[in-house]
Amino acid sequence: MTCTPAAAAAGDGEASLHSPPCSPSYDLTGKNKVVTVDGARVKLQIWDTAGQERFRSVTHAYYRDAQALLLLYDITNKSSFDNIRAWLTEIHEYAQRDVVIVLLGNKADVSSERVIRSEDGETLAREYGVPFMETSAKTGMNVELAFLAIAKELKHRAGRQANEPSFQIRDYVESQKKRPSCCSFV
Ligand SMILES: Nc1nc2c(ncn2[C@@H]2O[C@H](COP(=O)(O)OP(=O)(O)OP(=O)(O)O)[C@@H](O)[C@H]2O)c(=O)[nH]1
Repeated sequence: MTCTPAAAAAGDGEASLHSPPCSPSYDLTGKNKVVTVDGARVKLQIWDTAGQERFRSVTHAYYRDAQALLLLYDITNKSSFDNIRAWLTEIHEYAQRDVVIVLLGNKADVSSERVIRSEDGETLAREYGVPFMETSAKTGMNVELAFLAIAKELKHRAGRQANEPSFQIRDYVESQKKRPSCCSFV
């Protein structure tokens, strides 16, 4: 579950996306997932790169047609965070111009091993203009939100009228996301 680009492709008018989140308790990969957005059902088709990213063997074709990409790093693993810039550069070059990108700092539940501060994730996300949240595949923190935010963005794009204001995914995520508690004293 490290720095994983997840891809997406559209099909039959349904929003679909590939994603990485995979987890001990909230394993969402390789499955279809239906999210209800404003009463409408949005079907997300999810793919995981399944570790290929570690060998830099994720081909461009994998995410070239994606509608959304979830980029994960592990907050306990600095190299996974450092790899994100390279992925963002690559995505910028090879993915769809309007691909929805969400940055996730996973394993937020293991604060004792944290090496990447939340602020570092926030700063990187701001630099690239993408929404950011920390997640835990173990506790489920913000996992549903990541999918819901993407589903909302894709649905708004699909059904948007000319004068309608666009959905602001970053504002939405900022208003909804849970933050890990900063300190735990035993
Ligand atoms: N505590 C904690 N452990 C996690 C979390 N997410 C994944 N893990 C653990 O981290 C290890 C690696 O998780 P995987 O989901 O296999 O990681 P991965 O990098 O996606 O592995 P590949 O599918 O091979 O790419 C496993 O032992 C998981 O149980 C999390 O949010 N919190």
